[in-house]
Amino acid sequence: MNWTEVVISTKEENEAILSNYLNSISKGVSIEHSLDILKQKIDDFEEKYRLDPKDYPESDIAIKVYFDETINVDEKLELIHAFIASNDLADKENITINTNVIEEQAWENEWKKYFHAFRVSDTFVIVPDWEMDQYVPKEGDRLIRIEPGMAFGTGDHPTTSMCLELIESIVKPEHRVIDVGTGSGILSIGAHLMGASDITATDIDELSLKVSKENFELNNCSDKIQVRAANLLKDETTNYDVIIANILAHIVDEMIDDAFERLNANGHFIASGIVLEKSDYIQTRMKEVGFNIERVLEENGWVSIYASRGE
Ligand SMILES: C[S@@+](CC[C@H](N)C(=O)[O-])C[C@H]1O[C@@H](n2cnc3c(N)ncnc32)[C@H](O)[C@@H]1O
Repeated sequence: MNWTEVVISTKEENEAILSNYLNSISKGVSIEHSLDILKQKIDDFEEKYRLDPKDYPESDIAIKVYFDETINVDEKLELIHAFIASNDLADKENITINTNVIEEQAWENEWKKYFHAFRVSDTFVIVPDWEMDQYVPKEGDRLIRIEPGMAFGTGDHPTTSMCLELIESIVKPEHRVIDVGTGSGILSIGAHLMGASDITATDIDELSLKVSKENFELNNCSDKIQVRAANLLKDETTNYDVIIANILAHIVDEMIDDAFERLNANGHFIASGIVLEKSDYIQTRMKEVGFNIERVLEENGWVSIYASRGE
């Protein structure tokens, strides 16, 4: 099957608002960063990779959204143009939109060009499986091996990296953890590397369940992580010390009451995938059900909230 790739090139400041919208009208969005931005993110970038600048966006970011042959792409393009016209975006006049047709097989290898080992927090480093041999860890590094396929969760999205930063400071070996909307399984692997041995990873998407299981194998933690299909926390009957959910704000909103109910005393709730505009609303909802807001992280218009349950 062929896919149409729509590429929107723009400033990094527009990432959250545009990718949030594009997610709502498609099945998948990926974000590629310019070489300048990648250089800030990747340790010893120049020495490690001989990269071809032609492979990278000249603008800050290129947001790519994919439509299969059953979709009327012209209609989608009209929607995208209308959304851009009616929203307050940075450097709007220089936003460009291009389309390419991509064969499915070529696509699977194409995106690997853009995905390299990179540090997301003091100790977590994401290493794509095909670069494992080349990567030389620093003392104390916790390596997450990942082969995300088409599931969300390479770690380079701010909503994922902020969760990993919070996991690094919160999760302890004695914690019972649930990762709601596991995608590639990346956050569960982070919890495992912090020593947690009782972890549940759930998703409503079959592909994510399959990909996450493969990544748990790669990271030798399949025996520590139970994987199952579930819709948020709706059918949970047991309690956890840490609940992690990197989903969109309106979906996080749906699970706030259940999260409070399903946490042990002094439990921790990490909620991410929240656009800046919805952050105050979500924090208010959390406080209403009894949570204390401990930390709020923000990057490129995305917010992650760490709330605790108290006694
Ligand atoms: C933004 S991705 C996060 C993936 C990964 N946890 C990360 O942080 O990179 C959100 C995931 O939540 C899943 N999801 C969406 N709605 C859900 C629901 N109601 N219950 C469980 N999972 C859901 C999606 O299938 C997707 O894999």
